[in-house]
Amino acid sequence: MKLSQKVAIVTGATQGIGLACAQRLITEGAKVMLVDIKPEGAQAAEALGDQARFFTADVSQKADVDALVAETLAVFGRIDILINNAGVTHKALFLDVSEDDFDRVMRINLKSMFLCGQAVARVMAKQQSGCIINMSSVNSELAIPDQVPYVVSKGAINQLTKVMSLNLAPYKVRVNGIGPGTILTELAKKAVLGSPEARHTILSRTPLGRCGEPEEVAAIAAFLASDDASYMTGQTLFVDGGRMALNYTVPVQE
Ligand SMILES: NC(=O)C1=CN([C@@H]2O[C@H](COP(=O)(O)OP(=O)(O)OC[C@H]3O[C@@H](n4cnc5c(N)ncnc54)[C@H](O)[C@@H]3O)[C@@H](O)[C@H]2O)C=CC1
Ligand SMILES: O=Cc1ccc(S(=O)(=O)O)cc1
Repeated sequence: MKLSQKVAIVTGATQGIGLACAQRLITEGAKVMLVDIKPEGAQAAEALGDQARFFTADVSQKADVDALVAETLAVFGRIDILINNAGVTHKALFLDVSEDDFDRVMRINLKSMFLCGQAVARVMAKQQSGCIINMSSVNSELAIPDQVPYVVSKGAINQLTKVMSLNLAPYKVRVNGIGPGTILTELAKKAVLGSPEARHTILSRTPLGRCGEPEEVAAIAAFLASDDASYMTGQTLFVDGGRMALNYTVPVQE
């Protein structure tokens, strides 16, 4: 086990990629505080056993984030790993995006990572050790016309990862990102997999010919959180079936 005695916070952990990350970190020996705005994540945490706890929070709100950090320290005594995973998608063409929707997506997807990153980094700086992972997307680089604030938030996350890594390196805190392709979760079903045509379009842009599984993203998170990545910081790793390497379509095996 590569993460024994480590303590992790995973945001957006009630389902999808966040829950898979929490499960994998526990498999690797970590203790995990699962965090989500949806309280039903408490059942998911209970199913994970004594190594897991659940905290209900809106990680886009500073007061909730400060309470989360205080609770994690009270329960586990330290924080070694933060996975900034919580995020929402949004569908509207540029001229149809409301100011409220733009602000909401940026607050949840981007500001939450600033708030959680800053609060947790203050703890890690005192420990002189730690690792932060920001969940980005292929859409941090690839733009989609009807996912405007989502794409903007993900592009900004890549820059946040770099600037956090520069600031936190003196404290021996590493900061990296993960850019998933289309992963089979509720968000992707809402965002892109709503019809056979949409699925065909995605697969025509995916050389490995399939969508990814949340566990395949969690495996990269476990690597980045481990000492196997001890010399990596400021990077965003794309876990995307080849999407980012592609500049044409591929035949789709239906
Ligand atoms: N599924 C996919 O194809 C891809 C997902 N991603 C990113 O991966 C991350 C996770 O995505 P999925 O697991 O697919 O999504 P999901 O929708 O299945 O799960 C997201 C979780 O975040 C929680 N959440 C939302 N707002 C929150 C807030 N303010 N405070 C606390 N929790 C909050 C939700 O309640 C939910 O449990 C997101 O950042 C997403 O942008 C990136 C690329 C592709
Ligand atoms: O993160 C959500 C998400 C994932 C993939 C895609 S697409 O496959 O590039 O359409 C869109 C949104």
